[in-house]
Amino acid sequence: MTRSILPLTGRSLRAPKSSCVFIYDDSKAPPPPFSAPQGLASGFFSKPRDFSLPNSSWGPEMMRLYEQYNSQCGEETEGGENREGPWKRLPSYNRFLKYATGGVYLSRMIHKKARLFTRNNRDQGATFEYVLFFNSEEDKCVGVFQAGHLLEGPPGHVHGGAIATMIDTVIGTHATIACGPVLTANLNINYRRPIPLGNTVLLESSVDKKEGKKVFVTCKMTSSDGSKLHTDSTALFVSIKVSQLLLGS
Ligand SMILES: CCCCCCCCCC(=O)SCCNC(=O)CCNC(=O)[C@H](O)C(C)(C)COP(=O)(O)OP(=O)(O)OC[C@H]1O[C@@H](n2cnc3c(N)ncnc32)[C@H](O)[C@@H]1OP(=O)(O)O
Repeated sequence: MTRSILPLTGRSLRAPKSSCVFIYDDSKAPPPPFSAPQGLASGFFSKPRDFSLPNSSWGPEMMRLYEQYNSQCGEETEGGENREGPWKRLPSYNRFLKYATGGVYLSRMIHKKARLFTRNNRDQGATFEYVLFFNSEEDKCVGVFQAGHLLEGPPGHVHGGAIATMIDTVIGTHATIACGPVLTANLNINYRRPIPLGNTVLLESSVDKKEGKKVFVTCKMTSSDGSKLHTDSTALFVSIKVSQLLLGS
């Protein structure tokens, strides 16, 4: 089983191509090596919820695409052996800090009420329901996104900002896998066709090139059967040191 955990220090953030920074696979891993300061209750380090798993709000198209990719993910069999698969489901928590070594602890120390807004949804299905998969052999990332009724922009359809959010999420994750911690420097979106509320769409990203601190990524968003193009987009991400973010510089 592979597990890569982000240490919150400067340069050691990049992982070999075969592993993913910021990402670990709960399904196969022993508990992370969070070290509780003495005197704190062990419940303080409860495992964060993985929001990328199905819930009762997921409709048939969302479930179909989830199953399509999840069935191609490597996993540990009941016999304890590793089954190979080209795809990996990327767990998703409501704070990036929770990916870090000791991150559950840190997330309670630093802006403890802060939450990733795409995962700050108490009403399942009302806003962003999504799951990301990564294929390291093909260097492809896909997102399956079901748009809830609270994402309305034009009547009955998804707001362009919510669409941009999901694009940024998929390509930002892909850029992070490719280069370690990054921030979006530039995002260009061509909105080709509106997305009806409640629909499930598919996002597919590819890394075009890396140039020093820069990584260029493209993304297409289509209907769940791939027949309609909703958006095509390009983005530039620039590598940063996480310590810069935490120190506010
Ligand atoms: C598990 C993780 C999942 C993550 C998913 C979610 C992803 C969400 C991502 C986000 O939403 S990030 C939040 C929105 N973005 C920001 O707030 C970024 C704000 N901007 C910055 O912090 C800085 O401007 C930035 C880090 C992007 C760049 O500053 P630097 O000082 O590091 O860059 P520098 O000036 O050294 O430039 C490096 C190269 O990038 C180029 N560059 C920088 N900004 C650019 C820009 N905006 N457009 C075009 N090129 C740009 C710059 O010209 C230069 O090119 P060269 O190396 O060829 O000289």
